[in-house]
This record gives sequence, structure tokens and C-alpha cells, in this order.
Amino acid sequence: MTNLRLSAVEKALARFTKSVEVPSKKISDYFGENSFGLDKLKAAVTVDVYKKVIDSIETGAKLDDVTAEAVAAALKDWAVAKGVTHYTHWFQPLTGSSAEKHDSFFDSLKGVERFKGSTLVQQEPDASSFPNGGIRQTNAARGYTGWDPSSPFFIVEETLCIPTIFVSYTGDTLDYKAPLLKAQEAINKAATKVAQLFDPSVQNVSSSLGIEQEYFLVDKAFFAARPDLYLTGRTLFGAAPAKGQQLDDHYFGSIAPRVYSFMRDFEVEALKLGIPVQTRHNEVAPGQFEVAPLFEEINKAVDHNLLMMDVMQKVADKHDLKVLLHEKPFAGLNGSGKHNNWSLITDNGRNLFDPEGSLYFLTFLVNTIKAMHVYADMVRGSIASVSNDHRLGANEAPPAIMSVFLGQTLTDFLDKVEETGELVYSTEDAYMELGIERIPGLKLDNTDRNRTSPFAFTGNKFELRAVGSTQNSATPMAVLNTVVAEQLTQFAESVSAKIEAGTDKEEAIREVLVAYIKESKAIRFEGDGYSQEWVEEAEGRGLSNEKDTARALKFLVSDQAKEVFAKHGVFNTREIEARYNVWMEIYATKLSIEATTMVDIALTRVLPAASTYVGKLVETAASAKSLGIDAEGMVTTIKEVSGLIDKVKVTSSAMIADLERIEELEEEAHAIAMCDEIKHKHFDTLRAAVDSLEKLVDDALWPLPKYSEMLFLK
Ligand SMILES: NC(=O)CC[C@H](N)C(=O)O
Repeated sequence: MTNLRLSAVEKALARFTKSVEVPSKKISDYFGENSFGLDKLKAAVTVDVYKKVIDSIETGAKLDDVTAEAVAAALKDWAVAKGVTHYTHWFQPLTGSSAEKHDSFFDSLKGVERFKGSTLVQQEPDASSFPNGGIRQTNAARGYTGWDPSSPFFIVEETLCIPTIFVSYTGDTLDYKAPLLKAQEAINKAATKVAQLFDPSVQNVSSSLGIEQEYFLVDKAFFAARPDLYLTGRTLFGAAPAKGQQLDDHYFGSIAPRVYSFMRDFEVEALKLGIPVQTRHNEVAPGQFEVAPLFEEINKAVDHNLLMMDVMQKVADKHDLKVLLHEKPFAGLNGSGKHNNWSLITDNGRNLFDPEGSLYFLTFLVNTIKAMHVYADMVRGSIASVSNDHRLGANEAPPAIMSVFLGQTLTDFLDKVEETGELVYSTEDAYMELGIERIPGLKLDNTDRNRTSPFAFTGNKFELRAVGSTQNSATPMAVLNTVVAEQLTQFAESVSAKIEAGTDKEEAIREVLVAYIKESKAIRFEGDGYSQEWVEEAEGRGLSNEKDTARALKFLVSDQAKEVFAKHGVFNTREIEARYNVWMEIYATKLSIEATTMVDIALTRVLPAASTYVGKLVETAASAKSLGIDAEGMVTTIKEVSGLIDKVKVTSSAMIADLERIEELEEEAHAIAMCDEIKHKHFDTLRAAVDSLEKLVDDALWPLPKYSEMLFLK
């Protein structure tokens, strides 16, 4: 019988580095060649048509038929000239991945390629099988996709992709993109109003985002030999290797040739799609890497990240590699996150978090801290997933307790304000009154990095480090923009009230900020987010520490959340409740797949190998004894392995019984039971027994590729 693991090792060792075809040495020669954004549209249509599209992006105005026809014609000409035969509305249903259904441009009746404006703008895909959380009845399953003109079109293989939102027949959103667009509108309104207190010429504020994406690579053959990897994205078993990341020698190390070749290859594809990939490096865990594009307007950045994840996986295949995007593919090693670098930028080019020392900057900084203080639970809920639960709280990933890290300079400054009640800035030699006029730049470059902080100020932006590597960033970004929008709205109201009561504008701003600094102090934390002291202190400060998704998701449907989502038009109550239902169901389903996969691997792969080994030992020990040789060592091993076999069998049976017992529970109770009575009760026990067997059973018999092989053989 062939051992899948051993043949995988052979295959992995026989691989060679594939060469990469780079279109040109100069990236500018091919950057964006497979993308059709506003710049290309501008060149392809009349001024009038272009203006109407811009107007529709800015005001949400409906596009008239003539404009839509003109855009569709220009788009089709561009795409067909590039060898494209099909088009698709590309959308982001609640499954978590992107969705596409290709249609041909070719009209067989007329014998020509055609693309109608109405098809560009709206489609009704037969999309009844996407999760809807109870919004749609099966017999009223119509759903519509609608073009998002603010995100560029792009070509994948021979298909033109049109970024769209996805809504139900009743107009409720059923996707990730639409709420983000709505939250963008909310932050634009609220932040513009506040920015105008300082600069009346500001007309618009948009949020920008740069997403660092971490991932693992393993050889395709190992992946194929591990059902846990291809069914659940993570290793459900695997003993710790002698060498993991103890030496930190992988981090920023020289990139292995096969990996480098893969990186260049997918980067070329990403660059052609207009994704501004910028940075690549080895991450901390062996086999782990990172790619980071330059920041972009938030909606584009989210689409590009989703698209890039898809491109990476497709390109990896050519290199006989598999990309693991799961937050924790390997226990005991660093997991993978998305670090979302978020900022707010005015239409006249000011980054509102750029600390060019002024009250203008402080207003946005303090309001963001305050928003995090009041709405920390909603942010926690927005990053909750079955896979992120494994990552949070260890190995350089933030804990489940939300807090804000500012660095020493700003912390000292805010502490001083709190102590004195005055908004003054302390430099080394003097206190300086912080007026509406500029103050000397805060020296933020002495800000340390804190890898244990979920939300860190990094000089001119905030980094939400808690987002999971598989996650669509749209939800956490929609939530962040919504809560900051709400906070800024309240700030504007408080300042106006003071001004109306006769307080001078600057003084009014200062007074409100001082109050906020005091009120929001509890969310600021500079120390070690993993320490037990922090857990205790956070509890004393009233901060939540919800480690399990089954409970953290509830934060998104609290009265507070429903109210603020509805007020800013991001989710109506039906929409957020539907998402809660979908996400709870996904949580329970994924755990159920993990549980079943564990049992399957344990019973059908691990136990046969362990039993074969015991059989061999028994035979050998018996022969040894018949020759009068003491076989105590073998007998001890036989007992140990047999004991572990029993443990595997008993735990598997108990887990199956519990799975069956809780099966009938209704959705919410079922998700909670999957968390408490399956995951917490059985997973570690079963894993420990199997991992102990891995350390005892004959290496030649062991069926699953080992950590050392998957991490180091590339
Ligand atoms: N060096 C790093 O930034 C590591 C981050 C870590 N991998 C995470 O899960 O977020």
C-alpha cells in the first residue's frame, strides 16, 4: 500500500523553480493593463458621459440609459480588443468569497458581440442559493446585482468582471460591498462637517486603506495528503516540530527561489489588474509570507484584496504550491492576519491623521479613540470568525480585548490633558498652548510598535491588526467607519451647542476634546496585551474579553449596534440580523466540518497506522521473548500506543455522540453548543492523543505529512 505522505515528500523534493514571464522590466509598462478604471473611461467616452458617471459615484444618482449604453459600449470595445469573450457581475455574497457567473458577449441571433447598458447596470442572477439569513423566502428568491461605478472593471482570463453590490428583491443588502459603500457615505458626511470647522473648503472626506496580507505556502502534494487542509484550511492534527519559529530566522530572511518565483508571478498578475502591490517578505513562521499593496480608496482596496487572494491561489497552482489563507493553519506558530491601515483623507489632500501638530489632527485622533471606547464591542464583533478565534491572543496577533495603542508621545500628551484639564502639548522643554494655529509637529517617530495591540496608531494612520487573513475586510471597515461617523456626528453637535451658547469656536472644540480624552481613557493601553495583568485590568476597566465568535457576534446585533447602523443607513435591523444568522450558521457549520474531519482522519488514517505499528511491535516483542530477550521497551511502547488508540477511539465516539445530541438545537443555541460542547470539550483532547501517537508511531507508517515537512520542504 502506498503511503500518501511518503509519496508527497518525494514529489516535493523533486520540484524545481518555474521561470516567470515578466512582460517588461518596467512595471509602469503593464500596471493596470487588465483594469478599466475612471482614467480609461474618461479617455473612451464623451465629457458629458464621464461627468454623469462621476456624478453618480458622488451623489448616488441613477445613470440614464444613454450614459449606461455609452459606458457599456466603451467597455465592451476595450474588453473584446483584449480577447475577452464573456462578462460577469462580480459580487461578494455572504459566503465570504467572491461570486461570478459568466455570460457571453456573443449574440448568436445577430452574430455580433453585444453588451447592453442595462446589463452593465443591473442583473438578476439566479442567485437563490446564497446565504440570506432569513431575509428571503425560498419562493421569493430573486436577487439583484448592481454596478458599483467607483470600483474599476477588470479582466480575469477571458472574462470581464464588473464589481457589483448584491441586494434582495426587497432591496435589503445581501453582500459585503453594499454596507461598506454606505458606511463610506456616512463617514464622508460626518467627517466633512467636522473638517469644515477647520477648513471650510473641504467638500469630501474619504477613507483610505492599505491591507497587509499574511499567508502560508505549502507544497501541493502535502496539501493533497492532508484532508484537514483541503477541507478546513488548517491542520487539525500535527505534533510540534523540533524546529518551529524559535530562531526567528525565517522573518525577513532571504526568500527561497521557488517562493520568490511564485511571488513575482502573482505580483505581475496583480499589477496588471491595477493592484498596487508594493511589499513582499518572509513572515515570522517558517513557510509564512506577506504581501502589502500601497493604500487606496477603501472600497477599491477591499475589492483588490479579495481579488488578490483569488489570483494568489490560481498562480500558486502553476508553481505546485498551495496558498493557505487560514488564520491559524499550524498550531503553535504565528497565525496570519490582515493588518488594515486606515486613514481619512480630505478632497484637498489632507490626511486627517497626519500629526502636523494642530487641533485639526487632535480632533480626529481623539474622536477615533472615543469611538473605539464606546463601540469597541462592535469592532470586536466585526472581526469574529471561527478561524480568527484560533489566532487572537497569541503569536503577535492581538487579543480579543479591544484597545487603542498610541505610543509614548501621544500617551504622555493625553495623560497631561487629563491631569490638567487643559489641552496643552508638552515638549521636552516647554508646554505649548495648542491653538487652532499650528503647533510644533509631534515627534511620533519615537512611537514604538505594539504587535499585541488590536488598533494601533502608527504615525499618520490607524492599523486595525485584528482582522483575520481569510476575512473580507469590508465588514470591519464598514463598522469602523460607521462608529467613527457616529462619534464625529456627536462631536459636531456638542461643539455647535457650545458655540450657540456663546463659547468661542476653538474653546468649544477644546472643551469637548478634553472631556472625550477623560471619558475614553479606559480604551487606551500601551502594555503587553497578552499578560494576565491586562486581562484583569481590562475587566476592571469594563472592557469586554469575548474569545469565542459564537458570543462575540452578538455584539453586532446589540441595541447599540442596531441603532448606530440604522442611524447611518449602513444596515437596517433586518440586514444586520440576517448577517448574524448567516455568520452563526457558518460558524457552526465550519466547526461541524472540522469535527467530522477530525474523527474521519483519526479513525481511518491514524488508527490503522497506529494499529499496524502495535501489531508489528507485538510480533517482534513475542519473537524476542521466545529467544529469551527482555523486550520491556517494546512492551512499554505497545502499552502507550494502545492507550492512545483507546483515547482516540473514546474521544471520537464521545464527540460524535455530542454532535448528534446537539444537532436539533435551533441556530443560535446550536452555534453556542458547537463552541462549548464540541470545540472546547473535545478538540484539544483528540488532538493531543493523535499528536502523541505521531511522536511514537514508526515514521514510515505515519499517514499525514508532518509539520517539519510542510513547513520546511519547499
Ligand atoms: N510580524 C507581524 O506583524 C506578525 C503578525 C501576526 N502574524 C498576526 O497574526 O497578526
